[in-house]
Amino acid sequence: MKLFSAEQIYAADKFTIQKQKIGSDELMERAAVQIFNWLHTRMQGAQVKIHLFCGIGNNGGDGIALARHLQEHGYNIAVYVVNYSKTRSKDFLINLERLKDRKIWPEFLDSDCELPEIGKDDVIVDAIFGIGLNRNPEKWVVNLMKHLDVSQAFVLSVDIPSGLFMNKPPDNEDFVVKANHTLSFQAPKLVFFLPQTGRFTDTWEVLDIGLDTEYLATTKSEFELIGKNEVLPLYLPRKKFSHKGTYGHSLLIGGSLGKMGAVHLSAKACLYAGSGLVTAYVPQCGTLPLQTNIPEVMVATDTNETQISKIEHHFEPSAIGIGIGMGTHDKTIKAFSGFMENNKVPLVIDADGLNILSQNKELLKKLPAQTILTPHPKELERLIGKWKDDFEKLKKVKAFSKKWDCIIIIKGAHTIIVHERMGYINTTGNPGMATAGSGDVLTGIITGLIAQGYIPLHAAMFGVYLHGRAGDMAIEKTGYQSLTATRIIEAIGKAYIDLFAVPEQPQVQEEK
Ligand SMILES: NC(=O)C1=CN([C@@H]2O[C@H](COP(=O)(O)OP(=O)(O)OC[C@H]3O[C@@H](n4cnc5c(N)ncnc54)[C@H](OP(=O)(O)O)[C@@H]3O)[C@@H](O)[C@H]2O)[C@@H](O)CC1
Ligand SMILES: Nc1ncnc2c1ncn2[C@@H]1O[C@H](COP(=O)(O)OP(=O)(O)O)[C@@H](O)[C@H]1O
Ligand SMILES: [K+]
Repeated sequence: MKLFSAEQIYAADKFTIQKQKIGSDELMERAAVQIFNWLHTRMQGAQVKIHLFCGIGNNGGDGIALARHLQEHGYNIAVYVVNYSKTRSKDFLINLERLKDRKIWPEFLDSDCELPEIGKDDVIVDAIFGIGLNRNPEKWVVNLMKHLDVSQAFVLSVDIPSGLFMNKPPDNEDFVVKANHTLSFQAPKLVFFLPQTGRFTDTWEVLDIGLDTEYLATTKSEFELIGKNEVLPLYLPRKKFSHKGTYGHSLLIGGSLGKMGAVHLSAKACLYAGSGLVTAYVPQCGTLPLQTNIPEVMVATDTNETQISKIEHHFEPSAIGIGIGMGTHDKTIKAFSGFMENNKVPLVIDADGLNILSQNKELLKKLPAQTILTPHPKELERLIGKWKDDFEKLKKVKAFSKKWDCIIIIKGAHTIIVHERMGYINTTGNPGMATAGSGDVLTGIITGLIAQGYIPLHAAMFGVYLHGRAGDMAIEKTGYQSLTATRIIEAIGKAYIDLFAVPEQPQVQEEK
């Protein structure tokens, strides 16, 4: 699913209005009816007080139109116009007239008004600002936002929590309404997925307001969401007359005394993701535990007892994952540099591999084309330097990806896979995965996918989705707190099966 910029959404509006030969107020009406249906399905006429706070632009117009539908269905409403400007949008005014025709007179709020009383069991509809916000809200509007927050009432935001810009973080978190839920038109907004801005709405949903499908399909966006629909076409099926050689030989290089578990987890995840053969290359102290714990994995050893000191392998791997638990000992840095000089095999670099790369930037020139880097935020900072905010971070990562012809997986609550000008945002995973070793599992999965023949970008997208989905399936048994990296690995199989699960159909009662 594509994520559009504000400009693209305005253009889609314009295009739709022309093509469908409708007025812009018709689009606003569709938006309002959709929100009304959403609320009506849940509230079923309940006489809970609904406070609608409406700005004077089109977001406010949506709120005013919604108020009319709620009133027509007998809901208990109070309508306020947040009068932050004298320039009101045309469709706001049309809907204000329609409301007045029904004898509903909103209360106008401005800088010296008294703020309305709101009960904690009431509902707030936040239609103050939409995607047209272009400067910080004034102080009295910020006070109103605070007032909404302290009321503890349920806040439903229209399109986007008011006060959120589409392309930068707010200057102050008080400048944004804190939404419990957001109903966003046609497509989710990028800001829902970034750490700095995503926390302003607990949950979100998209409402289809019938913008032109051709326009949406042909317009290129810079970000896309990755869900089941996006990864299913990437899936490579297992063939009947195949053998383990068909599915590649993965090599995982890493480990050091005290951090052998990382390789263990990666190698196991790599097998569970479907790699035909897996070899782990570790210092000598890793041999016994690895051989004992995962008999399916072959082990090749360094000459050094506790650290990797020279990387040598005597077979042609299909894919290599390097860096997990490897440490940054001088000998290891030397071994890593030597390896990078000669390696041509598709590569996934994680953890200490990234740290060494950050300290030895000349090695970036040696990256095989389309190498996958999997940094968590700290590792990313070491690699690309500090950033001012999440938006600048994305810009810098895109430039880095283009410059070094690599794919960067920015790990987090919504992991983002960056490939040149595109960012693919993952929708699976949960906070239970903030646990030791879960990144090592991801490295193993992606290496195993490349070994099986997935091109690196597809391996990154499919792997990140599968990893998160496995985490989601595992917590059904473990809960968030008890989820461990091992349990994520054990759920990889279920996550594969789930790709093909048919959604449950609602039961229809047959007539007798
Ligand atoms: N296809 C869709 O998705 C559809 C979307 N629709 C809805 O339209 C919404 C976008 O509406 P919008 O363009 O009128 O902008 P909105 O956010 O209401 O702001 C209003 C105006 O306020 C101003 N302003 C800005 N910042 C300010 C500030 N800090 N303090 C004071 N004033 C400030 C600024 O005007 P300015 O003063 O700069 O001239 C701005 O234009 C969208 O979110 C959705 O709800 C549907 O109706 C139909 C289909
Ligand atoms: N709150 C969260 N929601 C979803 N996924 C998360 C969350 N926190 C962490 N993860 C995922 O868990 C993994 C953690 O990786 P990393 O920090 O490298 O762990 P480690 O170094 O212990 O292996 C990443 O894939 C990340 O996307
Ligand atoms: K809003």
